[in-house]
Amino acid sequence: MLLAIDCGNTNTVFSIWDGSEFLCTLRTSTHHARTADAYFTWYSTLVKHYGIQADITDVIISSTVPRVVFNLRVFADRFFGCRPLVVGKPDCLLPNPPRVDAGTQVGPDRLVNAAGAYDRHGGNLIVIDFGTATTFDVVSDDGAYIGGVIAPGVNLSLEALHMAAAALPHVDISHPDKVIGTNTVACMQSGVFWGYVGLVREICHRIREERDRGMKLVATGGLAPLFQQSVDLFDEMEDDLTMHGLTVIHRHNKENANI
Ligand SMILES: Nc1ncnc2c1ncn2[C@@H]1O[C@H](COP(=O)(O)OP(=O)(O)O)[C@@H](O)[C@H]1O
Ligand SMILES: CC(C)(COP(=O)(O)O)[C@@H](O)C(=O)NCCC(=O)O
Ligand SMILES: [K+]
Repeated sequence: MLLAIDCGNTNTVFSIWDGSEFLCTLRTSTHHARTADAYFTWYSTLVKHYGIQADITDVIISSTVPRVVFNLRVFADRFFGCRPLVVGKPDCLLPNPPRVDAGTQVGPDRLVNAAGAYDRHGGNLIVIDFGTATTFDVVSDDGAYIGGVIAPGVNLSLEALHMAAAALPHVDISHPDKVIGTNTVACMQSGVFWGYVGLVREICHRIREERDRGMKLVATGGLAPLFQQSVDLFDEMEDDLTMHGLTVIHRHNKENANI
């Protein structure tokens, strides 16, 4: 069985893949100082709680936080006796290598999203991931990541207002019914929510114009459901897209590399 690990800047997600379905998905905060033993204590407690017979033979990791990879490597080695595949490292093959400026270190999560989305939908896609940052990944006809857009994340934008302005409170994002807020919290939620709707529409419009073609829009990430519930923005929304991409890349390496 495969243990797929996706470390974002906010959350770290573990999913167990038995070859045909995900048996469980476990989430913790991303913390670079968490040790291999601490990962295992957390992991084994939850796996037992859910009554899952997990026989892990392989581990694949995507991490936007380079510092957490060391302890995850130790975790894979110590508890499953395996050397993990780490997306972005030279020995991890990609089904379609990215076409970007020389020397660019594309976020591994974006490469994984591109691989997962291409496997499910074919080429010509825009993938939006509403994580700590909001990323737009452009996937070409042949499935390669060919660039995109990085915008401040939804929660990051709200947090920035709170941090920079003495009179603005900490606010959670929600879908405001109206644009005109009649109190401070409603004004902030409106600015970020409707500002984001505009940001998504404008950026996708410009990407399609620049590529001179129609493109399917696939959304994922912690905050995608907030938008999907209330506005017609995406063609598809898939909360397991990054995990699916990890299984695709793992399978590709099994078939094409010596692992
Ligand atoms: N169900 C949810 N409701 C509200 N906020 C959420 C939810 N899930 C995730 N978030 C928030 O969305 C942001 C992005 O989360 P996530 O997609 O896990 O980010 P990353 O992949 O960058 O770690 C974070 O600020 C997180 O706290
Ligand atoms: C843009 C990101 C910070 C998004 O990370 P996330 O929101 O998933 O934590 C990450 O993909 C990253 O660090 N990228 C490196 C630069 C690039 O992709 O071009
Ligand atoms: K992400």
